[in-house]
Amino acid sequence: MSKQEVIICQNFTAELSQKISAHSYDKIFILTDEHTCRFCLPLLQDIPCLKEAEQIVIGPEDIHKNLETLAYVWNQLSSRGATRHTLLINLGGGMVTDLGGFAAATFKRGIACINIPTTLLSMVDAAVGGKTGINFNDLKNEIGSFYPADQVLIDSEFLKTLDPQNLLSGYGEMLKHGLISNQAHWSKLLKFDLNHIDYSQLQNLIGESVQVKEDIVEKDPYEQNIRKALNFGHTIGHAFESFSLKTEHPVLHGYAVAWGMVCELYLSHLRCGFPKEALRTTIQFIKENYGSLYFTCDDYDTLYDLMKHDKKNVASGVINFTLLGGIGDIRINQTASQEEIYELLDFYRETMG
Ligand SMILES: O=C(O)C(=O)C[C@@H](O)[C@H](O)[C@H](O)COP(=O)(O)O
Repeated sequence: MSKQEVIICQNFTAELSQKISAHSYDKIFILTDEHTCRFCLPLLQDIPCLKEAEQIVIGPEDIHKNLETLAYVWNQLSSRGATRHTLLINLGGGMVTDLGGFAAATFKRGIACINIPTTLLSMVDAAVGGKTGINFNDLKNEIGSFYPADQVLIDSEFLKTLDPQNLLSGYGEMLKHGLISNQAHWSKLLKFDLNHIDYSQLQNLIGESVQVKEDIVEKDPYEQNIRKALNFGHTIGHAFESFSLKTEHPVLHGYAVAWGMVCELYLSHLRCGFPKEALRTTIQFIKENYGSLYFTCDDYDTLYDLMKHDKKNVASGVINFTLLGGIGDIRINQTASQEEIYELLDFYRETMG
């Protein structure tokens, strides 16, 4: 997989213009959702090479990250004259960069693409590292490919219009990067004031967070090995997220990951000696900032069935986890029995409820 260029922008307009002109393309399409079309696209209006760009607008949020929306994007590209030399710019959150990235990966077997993430989640995670895809049969990212965008341009200016819930959702993935990296970065994340955002401090933290991800992806782009560290919190987190998508209260991805990390850190404590004090501090931080997901023991079987679809699993029915022996001490390919997993869910309800 070719290395992806990630740019933490100082002068967004100039840097984007320069990156676009380095491509040779016949046409440019900009993919947005209804929100980013309204709030973010205007920030690209003065860029001369985008004056003639075609626009494709899709429905917002994870509920639209499906085959129907993907087919709509393919149709738009096809009927409006996109070729193999067309450049697709994905302007949006993780849903747009995941789905748009997969459209770019598959249209005429692959076209050039630039990601401009507009949410914290997509800046530190979804838009970086080349995982693209859609949800299918109520399962998260069930269909997809590894297809890195040629460039990812990150500008925290976009975050100024982001609602607090989406900001916290992205921060969930930053917490994950803190836990899998080192104590110094982790401590900074715990100290950052989420109620009074200092955007230049946040931009620095974003830069560090992206670097954690890039270093891991560079070592193992296709998730054969250490990249599974980036999936910490997701075995149970994705099950929580998919479970909530079927209720009247779907939760944002980063919230589900934060709650998944509570369970997986407890398993880390039991299995790998993750320190009790760090477990306590993390759970307290997550409980205070993210609240909790409500479920009962009648939901355990559903949650367990969802975990069986996790992409890290190698044998059917055996659930694979990434655990931690301490902050930055990554242990991949750990498994747990159904009984142990139910105990984690008991722990979650007792501690977070
Ligand atoms: O980039 C990765 O690798 C990750 O696992 C990052 C995750 O935070 C991200 O949510 C990813 O989309 C989940 O991937 P999946 O393979 O479990 O669907």
